[in-house]
Amino acid sequence: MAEILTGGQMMALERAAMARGAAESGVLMDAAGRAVFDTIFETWPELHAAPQRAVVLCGPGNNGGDGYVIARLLREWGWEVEVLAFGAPGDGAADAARNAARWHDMGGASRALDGGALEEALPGAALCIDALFGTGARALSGDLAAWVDRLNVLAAAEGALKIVAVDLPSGVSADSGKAPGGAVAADLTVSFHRAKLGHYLADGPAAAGALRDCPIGLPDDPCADAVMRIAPPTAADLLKTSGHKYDYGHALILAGPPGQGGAARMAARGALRIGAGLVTVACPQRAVYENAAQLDAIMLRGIDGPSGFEELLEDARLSALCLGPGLGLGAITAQLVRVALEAGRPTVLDADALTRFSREAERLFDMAHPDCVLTPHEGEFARLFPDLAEEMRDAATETSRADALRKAADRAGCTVLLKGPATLIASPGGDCRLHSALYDEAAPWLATAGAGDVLSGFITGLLARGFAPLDAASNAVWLHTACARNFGPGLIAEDLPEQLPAVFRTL
Ligand SMILES: NC(=O)C1=CN([C@@H]2O[C@H](COP(=O)(O)OP(=O)(O)OC[C@H]3O[C@@H](n4cnc5c(N)ncnc54)[C@H](OP(=O)(O)O)[C@@H]3O)[C@@H](O)[C@H]2O)[C@@H](O)CC1
Ligand SMILES: [K+]
Repeated sequence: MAEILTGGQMMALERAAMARGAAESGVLMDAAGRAVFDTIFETWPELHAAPQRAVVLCGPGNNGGDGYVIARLLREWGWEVEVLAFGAPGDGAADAARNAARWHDMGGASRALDGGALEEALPGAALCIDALFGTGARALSGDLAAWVDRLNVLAAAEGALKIVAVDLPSGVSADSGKAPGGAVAADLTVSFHRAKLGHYLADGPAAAGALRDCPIGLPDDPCADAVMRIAPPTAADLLKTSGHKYDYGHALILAGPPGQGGAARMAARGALRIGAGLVTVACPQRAVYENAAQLDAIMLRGIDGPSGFEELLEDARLSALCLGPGLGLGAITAQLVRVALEAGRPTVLDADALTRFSREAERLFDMAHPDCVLTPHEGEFARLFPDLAEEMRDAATETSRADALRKAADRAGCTVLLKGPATLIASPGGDCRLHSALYDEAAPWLATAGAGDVLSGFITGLLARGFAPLDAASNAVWLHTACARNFGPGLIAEDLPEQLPAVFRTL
């Protein structure tokens, strides 16, 4: 699993590597500039063959330093290049100052950035390099915000102009992805060494355009408290090797009243396809006929309310439970959740099982145990953790989705998965993982009714098989997107479990 870093973590890695002589800052800056130069031509080979005109916006820090390197490389490649500088490199940016001096010494054109300079320089340019701010960015304000706004308008009017952001689109926070003062709207962002959280959160993805991560020669030092990007599961992790169904656990999915069983049945189908040995749907007696007409490989039990559920749980082979999809918002849902959590078994709580506790979240957290996984979407998250949702949305705070989720997992005392184009999963104690369905991995057709129910089923199936909560949730979310991408546009939730065999064959 690769790390996704905050600006501070990236800086700490660079400093540590430089301190022990494993990296040298000037060499890193040259490599960063070279990485952007190469990535531009890989992305648009037609620009490689025919040098044109480029405008390079350089800020006062090391991001601006990268900009001066890129300006030099483009000019050496035959491009006509003009630098628009927002201030001169400051005291803490010696390498940037060296590269700025080198640019001036070679006779490179440069003037101060302002609205007029943009109006004059941009029309007819093929490239605009945004090297204003990277990991050291603060929110844009005042004139600068207005100029960036103007840049985006001019670029939209210049159909052929490509904007390339160096490390981050300027204005986007590396840590939270928030851009309360606006941000450069790039076509391509080239980040260095590791992607930053800001590339995946809040305003970051829309501003970044496409994203490429490039090595710049830093050693692969681990970063202990980083958010980890979820890696594809391996066949060894997931594929069955023993021939007995009881070796793969028994998942129990609770269903709600008649007419509302579809969500639970889809979750059950997901649990079965992902490899639980047995799956049972338990529903109120009056919903048995409806469910019986729809289920074959999945077993069915009618239960009489919470006491019937308690009796059913006397079967210790039921190795994971799922409550929420289509369960209903009545008082009985709260009682069923209590019974499930008292049983102490790995349990997924989703949808109605979460919404039911909107006004008494603390009661839910008191009952939850470390083998639970809560799978809220943004609205459900906001109902359970209103203060954290507010903090994470508030553009005036630097609290990121990852920060908020880590706090939520600590508060709930269990794993919490927050769904979205970048799904985050956190467990108590700080472990946090991210799965991106953005950029090249986008699957917008996954935004379809019932997709979340199938995800709950996937997690429950893996919990039933004995995966730890964080791993069950991570593998499930990866497979869920892989299924959606494998199917493509036109996907409906029922299609998701049916894609698993094809996805398993690719592992
Ligand atoms: N370290 C290395 O070896 C390597 C680093 N590399 C590159 O360096 C980048 C990080 O460099 P960095 O730390 O110098 O921060 P950077 O993003 O340039 O910005 C800081 C400057 O901008 C200013 N400023 C910020 N926001 C502002 C605003 N809204 N409005 C006005 N001013 C604002 C800020 O001002 P201040 O906040 O101090 O007042 C300060 O002057 C990184 O993203 C990568 O591209 C690579 O070359 C690889 C090697
Ligand atoms: K930038």
